[in-house]
Order: sequence, then structure tokens, then C-alpha cells
Amino acid sequence: MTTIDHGRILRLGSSTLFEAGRAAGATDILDPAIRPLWNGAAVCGPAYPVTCDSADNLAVHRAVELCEPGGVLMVNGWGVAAGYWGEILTAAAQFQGIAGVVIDGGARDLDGLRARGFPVFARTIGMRGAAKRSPGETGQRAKVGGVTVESGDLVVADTDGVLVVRRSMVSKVTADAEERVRYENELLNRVTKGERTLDLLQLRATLD
Ligand SMILES: O=C([O-])CC(=O)C(=O)O
Ligand SMILES: [Mg+2]
Repeated sequence: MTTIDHGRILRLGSSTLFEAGRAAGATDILDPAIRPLWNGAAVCGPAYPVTCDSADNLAVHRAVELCEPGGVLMVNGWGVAAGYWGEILTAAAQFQGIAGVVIDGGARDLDGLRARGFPVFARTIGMRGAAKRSPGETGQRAKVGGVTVESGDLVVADTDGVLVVRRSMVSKVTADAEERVRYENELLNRVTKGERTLDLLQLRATLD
């Protein structure tokens, strides 16, 4: 088994990875309303899916104990603006080695998350505390931002948004994205020197 270099994949960027996997249907973009909660937040790691009951985060507290180090919690919070995540869970997740969290719902204590440098992506801020009554579901699959995420799919989340790369396709998508970066760097070089995108991308014929 080849090991996956998550830092290297993150440097390729979510948009480049999406384009690389697009034709094969290997990548899915979460609803772009799910955004980083502080500037520069970014994370890459295997998904640990969590489905909460509406406005209840007991499943999240359990997931923080069960998720493997390096994992990314992918939480279905039904789009509700409750505080499914906050600074206490962040400190617990960091102790556990969890890499980040994506929530289709609310998170709070944003200054604390930023100060701790923990990447959190969420649909909204949620000041109101979540209940802690329903066990929900952990570790199987979860629908987050319109995408069904399986345990072990690769999550790549950065300033552009949140991408899921299907587990069996990670090597191919990564290799294709590296090729794409080489091509785009060449374009950047030439555009920086004054060449026109209309020429480089052979777009003039379409204009005529
Ligand atoms: O109450 C919760 O479970 C969420 C929260 O604010 C924290 O983790 O600090
Ligand atoms: Mg809190």
C-alpha cells in the first residue's frame, strides 16, 4: 500500500484536484455555502462521517473519541445553526490528533478555533448550544453539503471550499492534478510575460 502525503495533496488545491478528477466522477464538491471559519484554514485527511440529530451534538462528542489521528470529521448537522462545534471540542480533537472538521450546520467560539489554528468549515455560525441527548451515527457514511461521504474518502478543504475525493481514486486524481499544476505553471509563466490567454488557450476562433 502506498502512503498518501496529505500535505502534498493539500498544496495541489481543491479546485485543481476537482478538475483532475472531474471526468472520472472521482471528486464531489460540497455545497459552496460550507466555508472556512477563519482565513487560511485548510485540511486534508480521511473522512470520519458523523450524522447528528437536528441541533444535537452528542454524536460529535463520541466521534472525537473514535476518529483516528489525521482524520477529518464530516458532520451532517442538517444545516441547522446550532453550536455543533466549539473551542472545547477543538481542544479535545487536537489532543486526539484529529486534523479538522466540516459541518453542515453551525459552529461557535470562532476566536478560539482561530487562535488554536484548528481548521473548521461550516455552513453557518451557531451561538445556540446543541443538545446532547441523541447518539446519532458515527463512522459509516453521512450526507454533508449535498454529498454522501463514505468513511475513508479523502477530504480536501481550503479557501476555495470542501472537496471529497473517492477513496479508490486518490492516487490517480493526485497524479493527474500534479500534471495539471505543471501545465498551469507553464501558462502562468507565459501570461506573466505578456502572452494572452486568448492565444494560449486557442480561444480566438470561438470569438470570430
Ligand atoms: O457545547 C458544545 O458541545 C460545543 C462547544 O461550544 C464547545 O465545544 O466549546
Ligand atoms: Mg464552547
